[in-house]
Amino acid sequence: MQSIFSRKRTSRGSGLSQNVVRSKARESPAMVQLEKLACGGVLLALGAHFVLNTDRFVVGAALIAVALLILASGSRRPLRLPPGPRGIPVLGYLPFLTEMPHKHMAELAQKYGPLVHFRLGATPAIIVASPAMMREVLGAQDQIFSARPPALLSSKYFAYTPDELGRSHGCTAAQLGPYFRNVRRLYSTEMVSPKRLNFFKASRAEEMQIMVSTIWEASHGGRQPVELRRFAFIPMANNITTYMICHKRYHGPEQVKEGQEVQSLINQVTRMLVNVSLANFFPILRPFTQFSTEERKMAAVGKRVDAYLQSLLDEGRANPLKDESEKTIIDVVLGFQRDDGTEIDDRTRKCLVLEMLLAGTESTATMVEWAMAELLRHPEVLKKLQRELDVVVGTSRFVEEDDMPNLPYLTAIFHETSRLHPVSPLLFPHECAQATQIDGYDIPAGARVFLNTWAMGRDPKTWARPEEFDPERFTDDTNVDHKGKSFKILPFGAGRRICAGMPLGYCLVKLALAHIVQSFEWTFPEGMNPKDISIEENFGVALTMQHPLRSYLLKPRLPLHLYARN
Ligand code: HEM
Repeated sequence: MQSIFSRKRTSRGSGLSQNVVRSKARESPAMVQLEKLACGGVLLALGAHFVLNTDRFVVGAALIAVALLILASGSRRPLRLPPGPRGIPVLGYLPFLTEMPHKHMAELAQKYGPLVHFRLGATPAIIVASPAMMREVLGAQDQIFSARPPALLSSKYFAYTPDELGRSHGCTAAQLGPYFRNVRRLYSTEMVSPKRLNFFKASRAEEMQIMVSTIWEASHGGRQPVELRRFAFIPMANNITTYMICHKRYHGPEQVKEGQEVQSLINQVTRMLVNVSLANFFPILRPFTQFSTEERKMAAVGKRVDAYLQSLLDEGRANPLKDESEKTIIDVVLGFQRDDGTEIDDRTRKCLVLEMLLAGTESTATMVEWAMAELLRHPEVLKKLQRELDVVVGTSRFVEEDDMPNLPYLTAIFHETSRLHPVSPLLFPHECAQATQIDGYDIPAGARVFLNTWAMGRDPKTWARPEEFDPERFTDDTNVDHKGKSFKILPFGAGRRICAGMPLGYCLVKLALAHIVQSFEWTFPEGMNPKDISIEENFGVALTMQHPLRSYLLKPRLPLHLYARN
């Protein structure tokens, strides 16, 4: 995945000339106006001189005509940009962005309003931070704001950035256009279609049961704390994803060695993807960074990732699966054709698989961890969910996917977790593809767009007691859903760029949460206050918990045979 801090343009698919985007982005209205006046004035004087004082009448007339044209265009009204901080010359506001940019940008929105303008180096940037503005940007003007900004330095190695012809690979970095439509169709009709998800339903149920057994075993019968994300949530999400991709489960007794290697690669890529390098803002530095240790490391990891992904494609080619219900994502990408009947290339296939691997694991595990942390901090909410599960499912079997429509309180908890702890607080980076207006303000072409869902979720103008975790606020509000139609919460974004894996992510988070809440009584050692659980954040590829959540004391709630590994 891309970080919010990215620089190099990834595709030419937006339909706008890059030069146009660039030059407009650098426009400083006052300077441009002055330059035009000066230039027009000089040409006019020169033209008048030729007409009045020489016999070169035609040259003079031509100069006067050009001067008038320049002056006419110079009389365009100056841009009316949204309010915002000024920053410093050259760097703009770049030096002031903290390690927690979502929080800092939320403060800017509190100060300047829900639409803020600032500069990142030479690039104009805007923050969007209210449901009304989000509706405008991701709803009414979605086509304009669905461009992706130039890719991050590290994506050269991990996201298979555009080739010499400017063709994109994968989904995240692609610009709108026929290629993007094809890839999104691949996702919706094949990779995470209802039919495909149905084929893998049994494997999801199995992994959920393994997750419960793992927690039970690792906690030595509920007596010892277990780091939940590392030992339970990541393995669950990762196994489900890799089983879909290639029928392999890397966590567990089967592919131990290969599993460790793959997990270590994923961890390294995830770490490197957030790398914020100056060269991402100032391309002029790029040739010098190519030889930096950091970039050499990325190149080495990128090579290993590529070799691993290529081996999956080669294995898939050697063992083609005929039965539709047995098909893996590797089979799907190997068989995929564009609308015009042409095949995609291996570079694209590898990028699509890598994106699914990264997105499927990290976001899902992170959201389950946040939800569980809030439930432990709010025992009354946890109890209420257990009561709902007991009534709907009972205590003799595990909760199943078919139970989900009957668990409205679980859905309310999903929404409330998305409001307070969005996994991608600024969504992924968007860019404004052409100059436009929002709420009477001019938004320049090429502006970097920060969609601050974190700020929106904590805005006292929208929410009563915004800092409080209270799922009740969603129990009666049937207008809000995870698909972002109301623009009040946007766990997966909205519009053309909405998360391509949403059906899978949504299903996994709710299923995992329901399993662990149903399976255990979660209690604390003497003297520990539930609110001692820290909800400090760590900003990275996903907004994770700074202090990993651990279980404390567990008691089984279901028949003991359900906790045994099969
Ligand atoms: C709970 C889990 C998940 C959450 C919270 C989540 C959230 C998001 C968000 C916020 C975006 C950015 C939308 C934007 O740019 O405006 C996104 C994009 C994306 N997600 Fe997810 N995601 C999850 C799971 C998944 C899974 C399981 C997959 C793959 C199967 C996936 C694949 C993608 C892809 C490919 C994109 C880029 C879409 C595009 O650029 O058109 N995500 N996701």
